[in-house]
Amino acid sequence: MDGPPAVIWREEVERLLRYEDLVPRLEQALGLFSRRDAAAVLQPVRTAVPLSKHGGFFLLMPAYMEQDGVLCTKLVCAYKREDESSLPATQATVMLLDPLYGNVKAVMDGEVITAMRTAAVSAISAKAVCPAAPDAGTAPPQCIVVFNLFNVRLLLQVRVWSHSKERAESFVASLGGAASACVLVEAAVSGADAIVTATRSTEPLLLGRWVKPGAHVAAVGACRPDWRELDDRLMEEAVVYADSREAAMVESGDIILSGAEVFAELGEVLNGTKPAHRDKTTVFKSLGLAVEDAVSAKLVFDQWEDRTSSV
Ligand SMILES: NC(=O)C1=CN([C@@H]2O[C@H](COP(=O)(O)OP(=O)(O)OC[C@H]3O[C@@H](n4cnc5c(N)ncnc54)[C@H](O)[C@@H]3O)[C@@H](O)[C@H]2O)C=CC1
Ligand SMILES: O=C(O)C1=NCCCC1
Repeated sequence: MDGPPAVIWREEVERLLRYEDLVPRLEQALGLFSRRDAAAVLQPVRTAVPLSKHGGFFLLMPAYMEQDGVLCTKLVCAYKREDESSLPATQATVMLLDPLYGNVKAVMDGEVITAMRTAAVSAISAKAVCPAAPDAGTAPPQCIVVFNLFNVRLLLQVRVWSHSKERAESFVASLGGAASACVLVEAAVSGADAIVTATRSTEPLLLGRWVKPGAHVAAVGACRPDWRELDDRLMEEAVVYADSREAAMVESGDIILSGAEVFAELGEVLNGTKPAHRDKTTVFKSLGLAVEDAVSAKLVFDQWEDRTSSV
């Protein structure tokens, strides 16, 4: 219990966190969360503190998994960043605590954890409700981890759009020709079986008339009640899933402003208590859950302990 917390930073988190460990743990955690069993997962809707002067917001994301002995919180600062500054738009730090004594066991980089668990949950949503191995269009170049995950597991063809043409082209170049850059969103998504939006857009940029009937959309951005990525037509025509109903009704502009109903949580589909409408157009509204960070941080810490103790 005594002694300072371990500090596990970016490079080490990247080395220790693996998708083959992460994906099954996230599927299990999402299912436990949707059971609303307090002994399994306690996760209030996160607290958001506006940083109005800086065009951002501060998120406090606690989660407690009593049965697994995991107590975790993530601190996030996310910014609109109208300029294309070099500063990341999302800065996150994860703290893992010992629930018995309350001491901090580890402080770790949250950016890698956030990027990997967000992409993994998007891929889990596609696996859960997509009709088949999709031929997808990925929106902006911030989907590096999404590309790696989808491309390895699901996708045969990837198209990328960004509102910065240069960023789209540099991202595609970094993938060694395994994707193509599109100048227009419509070209990137036309005919796609799976689409990921992960932008800082605050207005709809994916229109329902462009989306092939039966496609799956994993909407990662627009996590504020007045931000949008998807238009009303898409929200009306799709079966809408979310990671958390409560969070969606507080944070998702796409759901709140369109009046769309959340048909089910992804965890309910994984539990088998709600159907996957694979034959219909589906939207998975991803907001990001603290329990996703908790299981990610536990995986990192356990790997770190194993390696440290064996030295
Ligand atoms: N659902 C979840 O679990 C998570 C969601 N997010 C959200 O996902 C979004 C992307 O996050 P990051 O990749 O960290 O941000 P980022 O800033 O690294 O990338 C966002 C992309 O959006 C583009 N962009 C900026 N303004 C735009 C506009 N008006 N229209 C279209 N594209 C625009 C930027 O050029 C950039 O390519 C943010 O809205 C963030 O809040 C971030 C982390 C987790
Ligand atoms: O889950 C997260 O982490 C985030 N969700 C949306 C805003 C940025 C961080």
